[in-house]
Amino acid sequence: MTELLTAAQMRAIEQAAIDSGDVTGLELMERAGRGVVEAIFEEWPELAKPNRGASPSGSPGYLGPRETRAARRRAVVLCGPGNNGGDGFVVARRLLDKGWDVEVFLFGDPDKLPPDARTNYDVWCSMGAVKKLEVDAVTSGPRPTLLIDAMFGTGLTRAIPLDCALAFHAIEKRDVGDRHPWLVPYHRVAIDTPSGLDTDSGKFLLPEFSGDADDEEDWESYWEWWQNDASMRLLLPDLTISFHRRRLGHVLSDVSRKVVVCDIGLGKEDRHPAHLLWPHSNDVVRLLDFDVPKGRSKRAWPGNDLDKRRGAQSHKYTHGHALILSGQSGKGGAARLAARGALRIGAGLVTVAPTPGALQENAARLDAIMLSPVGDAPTLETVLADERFNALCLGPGLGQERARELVPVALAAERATVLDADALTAFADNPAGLFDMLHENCVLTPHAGEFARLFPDIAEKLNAPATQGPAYSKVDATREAAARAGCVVLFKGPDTVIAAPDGRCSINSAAYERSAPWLASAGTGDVLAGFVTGLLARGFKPIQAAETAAWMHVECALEFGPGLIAEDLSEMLPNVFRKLGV
Ligand SMILES: NC(=O)C1=CN([C@@H]2O[C@H](COP(=O)(O)OP(=O)(O)OC[C@H]3O[C@@H](n4cnc5c(N)ncnc54)[C@H](OP(=O)(O)O)[C@@H]3O)[C@@H](O)[C@H]2O)[C@@H](O)CC1
Ligand SMILES: [K+]
Repeated sequence: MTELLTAAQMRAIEQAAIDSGDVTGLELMERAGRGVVEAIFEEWPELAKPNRGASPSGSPGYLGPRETRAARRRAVVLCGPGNNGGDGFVVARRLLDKGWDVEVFLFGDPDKLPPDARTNYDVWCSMGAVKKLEVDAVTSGPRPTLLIDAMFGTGLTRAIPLDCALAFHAIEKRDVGDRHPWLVPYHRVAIDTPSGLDTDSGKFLLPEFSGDADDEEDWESYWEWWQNDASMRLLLPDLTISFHRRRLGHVLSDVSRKVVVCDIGLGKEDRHPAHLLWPHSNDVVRLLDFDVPKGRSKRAWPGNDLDKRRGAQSHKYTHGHALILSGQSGKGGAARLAARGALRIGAGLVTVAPTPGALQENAARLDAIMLSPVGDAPTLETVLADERFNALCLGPGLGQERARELVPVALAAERATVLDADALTAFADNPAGLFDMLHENCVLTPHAGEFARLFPDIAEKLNAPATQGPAYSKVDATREAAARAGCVVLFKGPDTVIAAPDGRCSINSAAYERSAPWLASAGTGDVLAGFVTGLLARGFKPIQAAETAAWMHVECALEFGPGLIAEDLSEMLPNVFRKLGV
């Protein structure tokens, strides 16, 4: 698992390291600045080459004036009033040492800089100038190769001042001489976090609304201004370089093309009780791989209940039997997608339960998946008397009326149960009624619309414009929803958040190197519900099933690539399993 930190956690870790006497704040700042420069050169190795013409003798004679100008490496560093600005001064110094031309702007009063930032400001002042950050001042000059955003980091508490935001774009428009702008290398780098971003929620902080709160038109024009205009003024970096661990905001948004984390020697084990986890392949392999590593007791291993199933003794019933409730004729595609996902991810048997009238349609489409018609609630009760059905899925293509009839029976049977789509929407009028029936082996898999129907007050808080940090985040929202529902909630999106009622929470981010925008297409959510159900059938705990399924879902999408349709997802599972070596 990869730990994700809030700004407060990061500050606490830093403070603990300083208090222990192992390191000073100034040393951490130096490591941070060095890490930023190293990360830049790793990302763009061509920038690490010496600056041509930087020698005291000037440009080599064989270069004409135009080539000389093109070859020079220039950086503009925008420093803010806190330690993020301090990192900026270190970066400026280190780039100058490497022969770069560096311009430094400061937003704020140097006399109010915190001590470490002030020290680095003073060091820089002995090497170069610091100009006051004003839009007019940053506008003139050649466009730099690097724009460094060292304005605000984890200390941002409110929307950045307009001048700071405008400065980014003023620099972007700087003179590129007689060359086409596209041909002039220009890289935007944010230190720790893009300025303006609340690192706990991944939201950009907005200026306070100063209009009439009761005037809807006033409010909407403010909102529109923000979305269409103000946000465009913020720096959307090519690279964000953070320290020690990723922050929540880095994975709850994808405002930066890439985020890298550099080690500043704060240790590996944080053991902070509120740390959030981001599953990656090692965790998934650990859960899916039934082989117990040497030296570990089989009993203590989380996959223990599963590992025996892989041996020669295993048979289909030891892999569980999933029941996917389906709807009327002509509406069965979603449940079939879920069923195929459940079977491919490893459930031993999968049965689809459509209405009697939809039996023919399903029989014509299904082979390895069995069929058992369920016309009404009593029939479902009879079917569930067979205790081998250990995981249920209700929602995809079920129909809301049928959902209202069958969900209570399914939940009363106390099997591991996934509720998705219609099974969630059916209770939009009475979410509390649904919550009363849910039990701890349930997983709800809403997308944003379904989430808002079940948890309208939570969704309202989440969607409200954020003006102060730390802002209410999707993590907060999912945790609150899980606590209210009393079961695991998997809140879908490119930043899928999964939370359990006890507060455990992870983010499965399909951003950056795991970006799969083609996953946002019809039916992919049904497949995800099937993956969760299949893993529940295999004996995974609800939180593990949800986390693993969400991760595998994105891996399948990446494995296929653009052009993917929902049907393709399950077909990618064998490849993904093979690559994981399970
Ligand atoms: N943690 C670590 O281990 C390490 C951390 N390091 C670095 O330190 C950074 C955190 O530093 P930081 O705490 O000084 O916060 P930072 O973001 O620089 O700004 C705070 C200042 O901004 C001000 N301010 C805030 N919002 C504002 C607004 N809208 N408009 C105007 N002003 C506003 C705020 O003023 P106030 O809110 O008090 O009025 C305060 O003066 C971190 O991101 C990383 O880069 C590294 O050196 C290595 C080790
Ligand atoms: K920054």
